[in-house]
Amino acid sequence: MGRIPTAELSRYLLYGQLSRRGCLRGGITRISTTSALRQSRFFSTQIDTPAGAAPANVPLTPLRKELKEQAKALKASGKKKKKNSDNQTVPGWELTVGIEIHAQLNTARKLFSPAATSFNDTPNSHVALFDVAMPGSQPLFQAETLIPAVRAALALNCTIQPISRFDRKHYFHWDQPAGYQITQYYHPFARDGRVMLYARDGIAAEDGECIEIGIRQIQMEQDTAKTTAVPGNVHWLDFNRVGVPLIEIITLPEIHHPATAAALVRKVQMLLNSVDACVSGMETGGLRADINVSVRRVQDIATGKLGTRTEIKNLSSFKAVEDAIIAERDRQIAILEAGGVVLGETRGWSLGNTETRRLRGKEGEVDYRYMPDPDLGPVVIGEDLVQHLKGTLGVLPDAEIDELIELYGLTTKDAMSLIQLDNGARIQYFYNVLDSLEERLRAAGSASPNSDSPAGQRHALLAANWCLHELGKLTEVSADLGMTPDGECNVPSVDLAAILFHLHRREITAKVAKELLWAVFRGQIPRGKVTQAIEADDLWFNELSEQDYAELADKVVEGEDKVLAEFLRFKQGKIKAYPQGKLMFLVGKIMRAGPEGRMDPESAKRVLRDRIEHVYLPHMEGQ
Ligand SMILES: Nc1ncnc2c1ncn2[C@@H]1O[C@H](COP(=O)(O)OP(=O)(O)OP(=O)(O)O)[C@@H](O)[C@H]1O
Ligand SMILES: [Mg+2]
Ligand SMILES: [Mg+2]
Repeated sequence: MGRIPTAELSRYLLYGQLSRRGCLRGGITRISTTSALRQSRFFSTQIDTPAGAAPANVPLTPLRKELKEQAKALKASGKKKKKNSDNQTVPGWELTVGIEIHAQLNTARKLFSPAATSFNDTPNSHVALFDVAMPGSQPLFQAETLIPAVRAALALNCTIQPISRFDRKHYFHWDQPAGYQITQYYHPFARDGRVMLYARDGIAAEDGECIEIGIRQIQMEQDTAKTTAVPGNVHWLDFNRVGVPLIEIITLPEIHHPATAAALVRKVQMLLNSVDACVSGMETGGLRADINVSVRRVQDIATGKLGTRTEIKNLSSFKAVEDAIIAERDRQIAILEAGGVVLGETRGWSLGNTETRRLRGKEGEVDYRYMPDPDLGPVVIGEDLVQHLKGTLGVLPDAEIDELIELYGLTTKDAMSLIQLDNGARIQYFYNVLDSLEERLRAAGSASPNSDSPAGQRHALLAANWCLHELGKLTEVSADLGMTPDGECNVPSVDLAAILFHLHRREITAKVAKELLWAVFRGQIPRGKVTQAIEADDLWFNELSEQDYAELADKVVEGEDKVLAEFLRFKQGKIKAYPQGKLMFLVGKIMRAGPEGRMDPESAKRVLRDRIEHVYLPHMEGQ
């Protein structure tokens, strides 16, 4: 069961053509490491910060060290850090949060220029004249950007607006050459959506099993240039990012607990990934959240009036969302309890902090001097396009998680991990492995290779466990599996399927299967040659016969009368629970007594149970 390939969509464009397959940019975006060569390509700007002050974004102390030092200081002060899960409410107060999520769309080109959207290339190498606001240059709306945008909006249950319009929102910053951002605040392309959050998504216990959060609107807009601060009060600018299409997703102020806010951002990321609307998540800077926080006294809830909000911009991790909300809530409550007033402000937060800090007064709509962009006509989205995109949306994560749990027998935790890992590519990898494994099982005439039937669950569960846990062990030594959005990695799916095929049919042991996985990962076994490698090194499982297992079992139970007596007590109903621990103790003894590489603990257990029931216990009872 694969997803509907986004490539399908390239055939359905209003104008223009996609330069790459589907609306997918190949590969997952990785943050570039700055080489000397790359550095020379940056635009650089001298920033007026006080002498000796560290530039804003440069962590001079490594984060881990900073956190360690903070923990030490906290310990020395005798205060214990509150666990977030204990910190969801403050008696007498209600917290309200609304979130704005900015997500980079998965397109090959920018919003208003045909320049490529590539982030790991040489800085300032994908910049059209319009992107840097050269006089005389004009915006050229790239219709292809609508495809991931509309898919995202549909995944968030929004109503697509047939006509939307672009406005100019003015503010000055070095990362925005035109002095304004083109955005859709007043006439967005999508409105009135909602996201369902369940307990398994990590919402606060206070929100119960399930909560629905409304999405007010989604608008398309331009990203800004990327700023990298370096020592010496210098900031480098990379205009590759300027003009990259973003969607801004604005929720209603309906969130009342910090953990639920983090869960909302995580869920939105998962939904956007699942429809390929975005390929890079928070970890890689493709998704950023601004949180709006206010508090009011419980007795004021009836008035229907919310407290004054402050906004914390640019949070780039789920933990930061939760921590910053807690810190800001507590700051506002302290001000109000002391008789003060909360000022509408834009505030900042850095990882590892315990307090938000003021950046500036909150700009209002008047400050932005919104005006229609005279160079851009309205965007018209036809109902036929919406219907086509709806029909090709594929399975959404909640349905997919339910299916993984019900059909394949995964635990909720494993199903969620499989869906979320590698920005959604790990689950695609699992499907590729499963398809290939089922093809092999069918060709070999194995019974019930169809994972839709309950009997087929065993091989699907095996594949899922390996895609998650055994592959996970590889990443403990190598940070990168090289996973691509279409679900391929350094361990080709066909090769993992070949290993699992032999393991499932008990033709190799789990130990050999693990060794083979490592050999494929290290490139020691060429692609498609797993079976040959087993043959060449004679790694086939030459299992002991039933008779051999029985003889070994007879040998190890000698002198274990006390252990056997437990099984008798169970049989006679003197104890309730089957003595599983004792059974495994004896299995361990059998495994140690027999020849290495020729035994399977499952077979040993089966034969031993059988002997206990039919030979040893009747013998003891007869004595
Ligand atoms: N009193 C409040 N408490 C908490 N959240 C609020 C409150 N009032 C509004 N919000 C939330 O603040 C957000 C406002 O976002 P919106 O993009 O409309 O305006 P903005 O923050 O002024 O604009 P921008 O930051 O894009 O310049 C929404 O998510 C909304 O739900
Ligand atoms: Mg906004
Ligand atoms: Mg805002």
